[in-house]
Amino acid sequence: MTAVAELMDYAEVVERFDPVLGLEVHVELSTATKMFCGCPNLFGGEPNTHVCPTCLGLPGALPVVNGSAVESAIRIGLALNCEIAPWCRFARKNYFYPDMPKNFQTSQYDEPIAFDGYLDVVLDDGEVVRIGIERAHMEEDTGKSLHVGGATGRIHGAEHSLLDYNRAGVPLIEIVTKPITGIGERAPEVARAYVTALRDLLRAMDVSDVRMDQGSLRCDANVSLMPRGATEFGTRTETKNVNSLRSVERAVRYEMTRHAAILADGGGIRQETRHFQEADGTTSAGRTKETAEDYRYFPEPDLVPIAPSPQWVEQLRGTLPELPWERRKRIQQEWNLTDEELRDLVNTGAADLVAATVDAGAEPGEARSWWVQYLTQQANTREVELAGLPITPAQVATVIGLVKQGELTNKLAREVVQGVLDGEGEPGEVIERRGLKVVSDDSALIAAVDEALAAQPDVVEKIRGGKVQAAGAIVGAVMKATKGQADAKRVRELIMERCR
Ligand SMILES: Nc1ncnc2c1ncn2[C@@H]1O[C@H](COP(=O)(O)OP(=O)(O)OP(=O)(O)O)[C@@H](O)[C@H]1O
Ligand SMILES: [Mg+2]
Ligand SMILES: [Mg+2]
Repeated sequence: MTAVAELMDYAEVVERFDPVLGLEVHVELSTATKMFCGCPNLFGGEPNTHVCPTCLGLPGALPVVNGSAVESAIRIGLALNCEIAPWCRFARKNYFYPDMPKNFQTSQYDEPIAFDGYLDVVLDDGEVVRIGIERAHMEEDTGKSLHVGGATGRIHGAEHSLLDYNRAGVPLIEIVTKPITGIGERAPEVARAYVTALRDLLRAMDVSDVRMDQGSLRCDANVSLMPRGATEFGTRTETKNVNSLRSVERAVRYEMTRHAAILADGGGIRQETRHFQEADGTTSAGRTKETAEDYRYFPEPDLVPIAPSPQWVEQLRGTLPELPWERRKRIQQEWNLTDEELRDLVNTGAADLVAATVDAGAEPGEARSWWVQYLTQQANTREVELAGLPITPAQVATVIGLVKQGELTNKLAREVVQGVLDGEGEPGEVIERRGLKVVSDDSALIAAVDEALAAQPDVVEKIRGGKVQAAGAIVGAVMKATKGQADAKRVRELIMERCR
């Protein structure tokens, strides 16, 4: 037997096969307390300090549903255009793993709280793809295992494992798409665009921190291929916990090329979970995937069913904020943007940030140029997404306001922003610490102006002779001497006064 080529060239993959995608996104809700007990829902903390008999699964402890998590679930369902179940239950998903002390996860199975919706996703070139949502259901997070010691520090080489149950019982919503078909070669891009759109939606709703790097938003990507023209889906693999938007795109693409090589060689795909390796963009086999029967799902006997009244659902619909696509439509009109300008703003992730900056009081043109130019450059050098920069729209609006009031020059403003990005605190603190106030106090400026005039007598002659524009050289010298902190307008006035 000849060796199987590991991957197929992408162009050939999409010529011979049609991909089918299924995306499962887990979102940790930012409620005050956990899903079924009163423990605080906080990221981090000393291990095993946010725990109680209920989330540790001790015998006799009973769960109580967190009402605010149910509200978030319904609101998310509504934002995703789902039906809200008039009646639903929790179910036990039984499996053993040390990070889950109850030996089952309290989840929902055939009776999810929200089902049958959609999310419209805009691709880079402006094309809109409607992604069907199969269901959004409530469940609880597991604890965290840390495998330590041994040669590799990985699970098989580790000497022992540590368990932290602080995360056990944190409210999760799992949002599952219907099989996504008919997207051909754009499958990897569609996957990234969907997770991006979902993240932006959840962020606008303020129900989760949606930090992929901290695991508050996690994506499992299911991929299968079928030969062009076939009607029956192929066997899927499920790449787990892909933790950045770029990784979602890479993982889908990699799985497509891997499946294609196996299928083209007459082989079969094993239904299994896989793990994505950030370093080389490949996936490796995890466990053979349980079918639903293996989990022996059954209705949770310790929790009452949930039956949201239509009135309550409508009341919750009324609490939905302006959603990203509504906001986009509005800013396009208000700022008078062409489709292309809007798309550029959306593609860089800037649209929502600009809008939030405007909401915080900044002028739209200023807000746009800060995010699209300087901050985009900063994001590129720091290799993070724009939204991942450690600066908030409110802070950007503050800096813009200070420039407008003449307290900062544009150059100083950039330095303040730099300080905020470097973790030096609020704009005011950076100004204080770095001494960045604009100098408009005459006594401080006059000395610098006189010195510059004395150094360039030829320029002084020109100004006196009526060549007013020559003053630029003196302004430049004063700015240099004051490290950019002089109020340029006042400097110019002083120069004119002294050259009269
Ligand atoms: N053949 C297929 N190829 C690609 N995606 C598929 C295929 N069949 C189903 N899917 C999608 O895969 C996802 C399966 O997620 P679902 O939560 O329903 O099941 P699961 O992965 O078996 O369960 P678990 O929540 O335990 O991981 C869905 O988005 C579904 O649309
Ligand atoms: Mg699932
Ligand atoms: Mg799954």
